[in-house]
Amino acid sequence: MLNRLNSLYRYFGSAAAATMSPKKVTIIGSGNWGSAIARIVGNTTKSFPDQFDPQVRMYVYEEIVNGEKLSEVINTRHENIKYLPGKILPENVVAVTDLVKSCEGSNILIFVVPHQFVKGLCEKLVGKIPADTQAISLIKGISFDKNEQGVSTGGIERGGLKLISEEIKEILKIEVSVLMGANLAPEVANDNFCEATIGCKRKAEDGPLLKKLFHTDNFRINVVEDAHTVELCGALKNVVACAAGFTDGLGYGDNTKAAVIRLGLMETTKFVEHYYPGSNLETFFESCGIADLITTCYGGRNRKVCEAFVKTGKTLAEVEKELLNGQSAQGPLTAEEVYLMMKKTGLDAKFPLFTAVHKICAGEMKPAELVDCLRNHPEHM
Ligand SMILES: NC(=O)c1ccc[n+]([C@@H]2O[C@H](COP(=O)([O-])OP(=O)(O)OC[C@H]3O[C@@H](n4cnc5c(N)ncnc54)[C@H](O)[C@@H]3O)[C@@H](O)[C@H]2O)c1
Ligand SMILES: O=P(O)(O)OC[C@H](O)CO
Repeated sequence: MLNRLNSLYRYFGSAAAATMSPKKVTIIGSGNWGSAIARIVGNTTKSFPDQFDPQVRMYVYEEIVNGEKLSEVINTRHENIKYLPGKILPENVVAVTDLVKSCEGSNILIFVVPHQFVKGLCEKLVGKIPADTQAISLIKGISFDKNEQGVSTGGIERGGLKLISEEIKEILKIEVSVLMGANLAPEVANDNFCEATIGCKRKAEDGPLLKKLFHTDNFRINVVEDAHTVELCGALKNVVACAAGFTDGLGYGDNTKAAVIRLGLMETTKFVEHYYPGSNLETFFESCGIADLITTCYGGRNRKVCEAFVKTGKTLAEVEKELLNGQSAQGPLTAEEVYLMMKKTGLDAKFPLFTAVHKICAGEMKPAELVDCLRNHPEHM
């Protein structure tokens, strides 16, 4: 009897300790945003040692920069000289080039890579992470599989569309929240004040800890339950930013850009309502919604690349290479994915701004025709 009590005590004692023990955090990605967020998470984990293990591992896709391994520079000089030069990373952020090792025993995975790399990275992690690990995706994009119908459990035909959070969940069988907002990485790395939105389906259960991981004096977090809307706002604003870049390239001013932002917002709300019905209107007024549209359409990389595309007549790949030094503008790829998906479900005509962005990027429409598309938008009929 005594033995049985002892073993019960040991079992429940260790289970409680496991629940209470500080969470290990891994950042998967070390680009412009990955490095800016590492500055925040490196500090918050140190501030709450009872909640978080202070060592934060950061998966680095290895590359040679000026003759040195990027991971070694990060671990010795604490600076990502390629993707966030001039900003010091906290010393408890450790670069690891082996993806599986970077996630070993981790309780919280922060996904922050350009969306085209997510699937490949997740597939390498299958069976390699604890079952109770949770993830949070900071990735603004969608997943699109040409061969899939993408029919949701609610029976809505999504023509191959999946959210990045859904893709991670499907492959790794873990809970995935999202963080989106008006967050240009260089400004966040500069500690300029801004806001962000966490979308968390299990808000009561996971929200408080996730908020603790990201919330600082200059990076203010709101947590909402409407995670699908948060994520789609983040993905679709990159498409709208391309349209803003095209009108900048054409020499139009701020009134035209305001129209692009407004019509882009109308298409975004309609898109969310069609493919993920039941969103809260208030979510569009969080940082992930209108605020991110504004910041991206004025200061983002997608805008910049699309403006240069119009002004120089070079290809998008050329201007991206020339202007972004290895960083990635996600808008053109997202516009293509959204277009193919809308086409499959017969809805492309209902989203003329999204459709025009793809057609301009693909060389099927002249940038100047975008203004006709704005002029004849169904919102004016
Ligand atoms: N940069 C921003 O201001 C910002 C802000 C908010 C959200 N986001 C979103 O965060 C996500 C990541 O953006 P970012 O700015 O950190 O990245 P980035 O644009 O700086 O892209 C470069 C990253 O891609 C990695 N990479 C290149 N080839 C790879 C490969 N084959 N496999 C794996 N990784 C590879 C590089 O190592 C580097 O970490 C995107 O979805 C972006 O939309 C970016
Ligand atoms: O530079 P962009 O266009 O990728 O936008 C960056 C952020 O998403 C802005 O919130």
